[in-house]
Amino acid sequence: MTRVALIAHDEPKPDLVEFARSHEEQLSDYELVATGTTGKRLVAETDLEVERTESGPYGGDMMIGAAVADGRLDGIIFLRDPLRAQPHEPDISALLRICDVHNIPLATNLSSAEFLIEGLENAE
Ligand SMILES: O=C(CO)COP(=O)(O)O
Repeated sequence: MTRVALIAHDEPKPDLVEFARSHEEQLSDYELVATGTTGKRLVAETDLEVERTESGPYGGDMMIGAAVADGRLDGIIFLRDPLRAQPHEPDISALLRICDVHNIPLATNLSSAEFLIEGLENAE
């Protein structure tokens, strides 16, 4: 089963919810995991089933990173806020790095998220 992580910082959270809604049928075929607050919003605002980690600043990014290292994720959509510093920047960098180490597709904006989701569909 394809496993996808969905993460967004506060500012782009509405964009991620909107993205999830517009791809709801495809995403409902996948096992989804999200960081705490992102997952809460997705569960409240879509019909998707989403497993939740801790919130990002409380270790959620590291939990997603551990899943990457364990080979448990096929792709990550992570809408970062490029205009605001985050208190847990080291955790975010670690997540991006571990995706590169394990060659896991990672989309950090909506345009690349569209490519990623299309790629996952074609890979099935
Ligand atoms: O901070 C995050 C990613 O770095 C996201 O965490 P939340 O989904 O808990 O807001």
